Amino acid sequence: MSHIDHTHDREASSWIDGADEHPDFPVQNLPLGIFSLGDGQRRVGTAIGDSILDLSGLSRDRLLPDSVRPALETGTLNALFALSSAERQELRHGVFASLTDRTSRVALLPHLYPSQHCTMHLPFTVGDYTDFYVGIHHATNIGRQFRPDNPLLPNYKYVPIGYHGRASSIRLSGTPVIRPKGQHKPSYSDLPGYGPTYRLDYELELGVWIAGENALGEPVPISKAGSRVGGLCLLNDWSARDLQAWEYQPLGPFLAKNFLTSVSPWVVTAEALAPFRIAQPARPEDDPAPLPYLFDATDQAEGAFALTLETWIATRKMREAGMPPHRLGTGPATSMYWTVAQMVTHHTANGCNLMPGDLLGTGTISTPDPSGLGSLMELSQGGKAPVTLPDGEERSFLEDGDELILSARAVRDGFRSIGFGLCSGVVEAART
Ligand SMILES: O=C(O)/C=C/C(=O)CC(=O)CC(=O)O
Ligand SMILES: [Ca+2]
Ligand SMILES: [Mg+2]
Repeated sequence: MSHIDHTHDREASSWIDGADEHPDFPVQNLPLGIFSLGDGQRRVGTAIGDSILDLSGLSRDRLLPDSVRPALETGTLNALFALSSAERQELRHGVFASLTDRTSRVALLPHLYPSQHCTMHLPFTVGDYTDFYVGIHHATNIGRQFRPDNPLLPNYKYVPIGYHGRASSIRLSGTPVIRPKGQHKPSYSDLPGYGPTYRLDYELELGVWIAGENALGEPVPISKAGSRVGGLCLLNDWSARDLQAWEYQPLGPFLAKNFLTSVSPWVVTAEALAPFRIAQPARPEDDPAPLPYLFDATDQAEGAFALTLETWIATRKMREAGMPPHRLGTGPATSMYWTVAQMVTHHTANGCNLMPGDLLGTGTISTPDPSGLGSLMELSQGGKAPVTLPDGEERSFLEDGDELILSARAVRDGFRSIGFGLCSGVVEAART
């Protein structure tokens, strides 16, 4: 499944100033995204250091493989991720060659733009979005708050639990988070009311961008599911906990979560992540083995990712006082009870067709201890233990003016680490 090649060589060096030292975007990464300049025309780009290389423009100049040219002309990544992984690998190799070979410099310079002059856009036209629940510590922590006697339901260790989310409200990092209104029923009241949520929360998740297509009626076997993972991003599944607690039974999340889902702009490709595949942590001895359709030895051997995730907050007061964001948590992404391949296979097990540019959320990823909890509801224990910030403010849930930032890095001995960029949003007051 994963192919490590010369594009992952940690000594590889780009002629772009500062790229070799860049924390997120050295030449070993080459994430894909959609950007525009003053003319508004959407182009496929890759981040390299503090610059963006216009792959659509390079392709028009016949400087990239012919096989990807039509896909680079469409203004989204859907067509590129409808191609095979081998074709995207060919594109990666072409871009890597140009950025490491100084003799390409003159030909490339007209297609290179400072990132701060570019506007990023949603990378795909997202047809469908599904949110899973594979972070087992989050599922246990939050389940305990919603169902004290029954935190982890008996299906959890057999079924990668998920629900269909909403594609129309997926937005790029930086989109303001308008405090949603809805129905909530406080514990002191017998009747629900309608108004702005008073328990606005974030959820730290990885987004999985789907590549390729399976025909309706044709499940994706677990041995082939890895090839349907085009790349990863950061995903914040903003959640209104009071709305959620009132509405979620019996059909699961609805308006508590579909008012906005934020994603980071860059798709860190499956090809770039190849060196960072690690074994899926072994299940505790008493847990059931996955049913055979969800089990594949290769997937178990390399189905997890060596990623470090971080969550940061900057309140309006902190920003006004010139204070840097405060880190709420950090931890590895290894608390996922199911692999992304198992998520894909389960999603298609009934013949459901996944399409290029469909988005899967992993579910909130929390560490077993308090160092890397993926939501404020866990950090503040549902409001019982507010978090104290460096300027003395306290938070049980998000307040208007709060900025919440997610970040991720892939780190492994012997390899150049690569980053995901950021996924952020500032909370705005509810609309009157
Ligand atoms: O009812 C519950 O146990 C909780 C469900 C969720 O919060 C759904 C969700 O978004 C799952 C996740 O992000 O892990
Ligand atoms: Ca979620
Ligand atoms: Mg959402």
